[in-house]
Amino acid sequence: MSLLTVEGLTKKFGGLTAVNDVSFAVDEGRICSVIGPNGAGKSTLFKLISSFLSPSAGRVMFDGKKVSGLKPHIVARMGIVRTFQETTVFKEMTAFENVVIAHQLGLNAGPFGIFLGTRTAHEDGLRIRDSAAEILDYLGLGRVKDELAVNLPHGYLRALGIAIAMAARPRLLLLDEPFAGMNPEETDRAVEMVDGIRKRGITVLLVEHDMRAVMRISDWIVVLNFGSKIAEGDPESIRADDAVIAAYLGEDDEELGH
Ligand SMILES: Nc1ncnc2c1ncn2[C@@H]1O[C@H](COP(=O)(O)OP(=O)(O)OP(=O)(O)O)[C@@H](O)[C@H]1O
Repeated sequence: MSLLTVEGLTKKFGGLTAVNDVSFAVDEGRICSVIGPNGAGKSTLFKLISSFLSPSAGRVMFDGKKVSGLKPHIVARMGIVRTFQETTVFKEMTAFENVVIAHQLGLNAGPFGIFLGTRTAHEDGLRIRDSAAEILDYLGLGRVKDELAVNLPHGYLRALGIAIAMAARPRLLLLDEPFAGMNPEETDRAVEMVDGIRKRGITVLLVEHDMRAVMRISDWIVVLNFGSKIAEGDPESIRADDAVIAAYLGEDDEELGH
């Protein structure tokens, strides 16, 4: 069954149509990538799905419920979680402390409970520490969990951003260019990490420029150009799609992983 359905989604900024009548669906437990040349509307589509923007027309449905028009924090509680930019990582705290703090979003006892040291807060505290350690482990950050974030190399800092998002218990994780600026070794590790997230039953939607990584990791690819969907399909069919090849003409030959 589709977890996410995008129906006739349109976003206009003044005279410019950034996203134009886009429809697609993402099945539960799959990895779907949105690709397209610069300015194609990928970031705008992401903001519409996470409800940081409201559509001019169309709607986003998540698990059968309408998401468009709801506040972003409500949508996050429903299970659509975006990765946090590196700037929202607390650099002077350890990786572990960062994920523990992120967990407090989902606390039963709430901030006052923690303050008063109630039993629920104590139990939550233990549960959170276990869960934070587990997330760091399966994202390959177990080794560096006690390092200060400020000392982590770029690839690990990115992974920490994903660990922080995982602490919010997403059902759908939105990854904005997870492989950007990574060297091949970091990309390999990140691809494995995203695959590990999917293996835990979490659906992943990502926007990415690194075509080699996209082709390796995606079950399904949606291609945008000038705001419109020009193709969707599995990696093999997208690689061979004439409209997609034409859209990328003039861009770097490497782009489609040929
Ligand atoms: N807040 C805004 N106000 C006006 N125009 C905007 C706004 N946000 C995006 N746009 C325009 O909408 C179009 C789509 O932009 P968007 O950032 O969604 O594309 P993109 O595919 O993510 O691009 P890139 O790959 O370069 O990040 C662009 O022409 C952009 O200039």
